[in-house]
Amino acid sequence: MATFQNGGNGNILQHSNPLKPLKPHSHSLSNPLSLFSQTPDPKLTITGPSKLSGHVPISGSKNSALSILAATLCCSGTSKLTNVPNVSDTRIMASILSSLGAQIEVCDDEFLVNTDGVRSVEPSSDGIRKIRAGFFVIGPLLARFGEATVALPGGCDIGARPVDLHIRGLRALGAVVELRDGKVQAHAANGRGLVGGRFQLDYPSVGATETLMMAACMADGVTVLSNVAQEPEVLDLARFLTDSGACVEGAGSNKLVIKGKCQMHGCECPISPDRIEAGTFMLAAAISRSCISMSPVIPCHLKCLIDKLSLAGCKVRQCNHETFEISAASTDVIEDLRAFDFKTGPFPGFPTDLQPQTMALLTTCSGSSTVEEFVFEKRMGHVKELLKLGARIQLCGSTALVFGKEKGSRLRGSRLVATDLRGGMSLVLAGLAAEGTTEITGTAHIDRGYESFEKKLQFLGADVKRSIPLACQMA
Ligand SMILES: CC(=O)N[C@H]1[C@@H](OP(=O)(O)OP(=O)(O)OC[C@H]2O[C@@H](n3ccc(=O)[nH]c3=O)[C@H](O)[C@@H]2O)O[C@H](CO)[C@@H](O)[C@@H]1O
Ligand SMILES: C=C(OP(=O)(O)O)C(=O)O
Repeated sequence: MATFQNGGNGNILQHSNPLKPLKPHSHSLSNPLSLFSQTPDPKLTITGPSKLSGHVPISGSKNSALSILAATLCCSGTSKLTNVPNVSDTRIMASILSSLGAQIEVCDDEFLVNTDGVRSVEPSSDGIRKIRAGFFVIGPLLARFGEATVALPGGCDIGARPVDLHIRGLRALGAVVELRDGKVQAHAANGRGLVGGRFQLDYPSVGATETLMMAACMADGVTVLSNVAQEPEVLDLARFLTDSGACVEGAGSNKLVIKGKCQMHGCECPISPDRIEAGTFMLAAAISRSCISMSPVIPCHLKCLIDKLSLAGCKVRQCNHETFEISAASTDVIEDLRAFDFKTGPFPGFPTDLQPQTMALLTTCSGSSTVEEFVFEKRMGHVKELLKLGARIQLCGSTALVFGKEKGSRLRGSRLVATDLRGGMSLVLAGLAAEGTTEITGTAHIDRGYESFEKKLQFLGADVKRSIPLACQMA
């Protein structure tokens, strides 16, 4: 089946392959209009405590897919991205590219993107205000067309999240950048295009590194970026840019040297597995004291978490090069899981995107722990919800003291509200461990970044249901 989108998304063709078997991680959007329609906020009902077992497939990385979708704006011809996760953020990013004039064909987890028809340099502000990565298009638009006007971005409400490093870096490449009416307006100063330059980031921001990599790929001359982010998603983007004809050296280190090219071409790019989703399922096994396996997982992406889980008493085993088994089942764990301290930091530090889910686990361990959030200053929204389940946490700014469970006690189900993506998922994990029924609203936040998460959990044996509130059904 193939259908053209209308109503502002006329450049997106979506079809699913009827011959492809439906796997939990495959995309089969039966309603193509669902790409951009506003669905009512569903409610999740979890009946716990749950025991999980079986194998879970890990989808492609949301954050890699988002920056690579932005990078297709550098390329002439068609870029073929495979293993793209079917989450609302990737659909919104597709709508942002479409609003610029890109043609996008979606078939299951494959996105064919052709940006030859792009004539606008101002993407739809609606899309940009919904997701953080929408802002990253400013780099490739400036590099390819010499100008761009992009609204200030949305994304999870977990801190101030300025874009000053993106802007200062673009200025170092010869752009004139101003903020007007809530939009960033930029153009190449010399009227011809960006020029290579040197820029040292004050902080290894993932987004600023990615924006500047894309801009530098098409700037005239050599760009040296230092103190850059070393996250796996930066390596994924570098791989895409290199395969599209760019010259990017140093990805994975703290310094990037990029030799600009005037033309880049589309290529085929499989998106790497989502390390945050894999980490979340490891934590789901741990919090439910269960044993599950998962693939594909790239172990060096999750070293910090695997080390901490092993310290707690979980058995983490690599079955083959991409399959992992994690066990916290009572047959494998001699005592109950022990608490541990951790602090978040840029890669290879502990990922901030796993902080809330890890904190949920710690509320069920024996002993107390200190959790320090060093990346985002306001990423503790889940704490007040976890307290409603009976968790014992004391919050002081960005540090949480988590007192594990008291002997014989466990979390108890309650009504909770998710206010951001990973915080929302921490409530789902806590709901798996809690006795009785946990209801979670605000699940649209979770749908931003976890593909078919309740289906995957059901498949592992959890009692998780999604329902649309009656009031929304009647509206
Ligand atoms: C779409 C995407 O890829 N999102 C990820 C990306 O977000 P994002 O790219 O927004 O995160 P950054 O690495 O940029 O932010 C880290 C810190 O730097 C600060 N900062 C950032 C930019 C800037 O111009 N000025 C500034 O001060 C931020 O406020 C924050 O405190 O990396 C984060 C850190 O791993 C992850 O949690 C997000 O999931
Ligand atoms: C913070 C996140 O996403 P974003 O940067 O898109 O808000 C996340 O994925 O946890």
